Amino acid sequence: MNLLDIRNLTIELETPQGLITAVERFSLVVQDGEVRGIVGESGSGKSLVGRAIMGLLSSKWRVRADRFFFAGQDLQQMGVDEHRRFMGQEAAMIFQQPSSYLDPIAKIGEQLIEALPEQRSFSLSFWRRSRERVEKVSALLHKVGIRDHTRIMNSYPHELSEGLCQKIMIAMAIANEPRLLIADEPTSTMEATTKIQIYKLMAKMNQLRKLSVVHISNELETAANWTDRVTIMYCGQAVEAGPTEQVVNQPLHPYTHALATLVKRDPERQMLNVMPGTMPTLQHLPTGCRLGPRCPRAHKDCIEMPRSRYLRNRSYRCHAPFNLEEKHANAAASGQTH
Ligand SMILES: Nc1ncnc2c1ncn2[C@@H]1O[C@H](COP(=O)(O)OP(=O)(O)OP(=O)(O)O)[C@@H](O)[C@H]1O
Repeated sequence: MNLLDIRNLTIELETPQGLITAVERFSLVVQDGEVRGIVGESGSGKSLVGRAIMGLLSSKWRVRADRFFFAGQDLQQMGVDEHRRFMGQEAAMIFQQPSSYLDPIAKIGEQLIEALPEQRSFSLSFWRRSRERVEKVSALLHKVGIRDHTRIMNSYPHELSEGLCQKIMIAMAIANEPRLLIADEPTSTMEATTKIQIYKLMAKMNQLRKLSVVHISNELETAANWTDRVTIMYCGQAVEAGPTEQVVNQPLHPYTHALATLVKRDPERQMLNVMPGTMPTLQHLPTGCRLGPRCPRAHKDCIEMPRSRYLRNRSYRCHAPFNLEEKHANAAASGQTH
């Protein structure tokens, strides 16, 4: 079943100079129980997509789509508050620098109790309800691999490492038993071993609880290890999507190809210098393909914006893809969304 079904999502920002399109005709389908990656360099629009799904964008943003469904519900038919409330029950989002999302002057235990769903057992005494809540919080901490419950519950966020704070954010996120977790670069400030712990934890949640996960990352390496399918974003557009293993090993789009080459050459390296040049700003987009000025395969056709093309279980947006025989390139046609 399609848990998330987004077709041609466009996100625009109102500015004194007019509307700026930050995300353009972005499509994404996430199946129930799937782990999906969205990978792209800083500023490519990944977080905007995550926030638009959750209904967290402020009124200066305009969001429209041909289809914007979650669990069969049309998010575009909901008002802003309803969208936010609905997604708050069905999904959760975690961010980088978790400590900045925790209240610095409240103990972790209090914050976790706050995150528990509304208690309805009013027949129980106050003390019994309190005890039950502490037990639920202990169980949540246990689920995210934290054993020293009493110490952690009595700590303030600044007394804990970023890795522990992120585990606590995940505990808060799953308190409501969401169907989807959007993890927006959840480990970008962490050291390698902590990163692996957090990704293993999300993988466990996916396997044990069928929690669907959207991993937002600027490293293809992360997606390669932890996702089933991946969408690559460049400058507000999805440029390639498909099963992660195929995208990493047989990239079609030149941008993905550069990312994949970098990962194979030096897995530890970030994607800052993935190819010569920089991503254009939204105010100064090139004519035609947005990668054009940086692309080693650019040719005369690229002054026209390539449309999304679909081939079996993959999609790409390029006039000169890698790893594709001419007959397949000609056969690629529109009609599906990945
Ligand atoms: N509040 C804002 N006001 C103006 N422009 C914004 C705002 N938030 C995002 N943008 C612009 O929208 C584009 C996409 O931003 P977004 O944060 O989604 O990128 P990202 O891929 O998530 O980057 P990062 O990995 O750095 O978080 C960028 O060009 C960014 O400058």
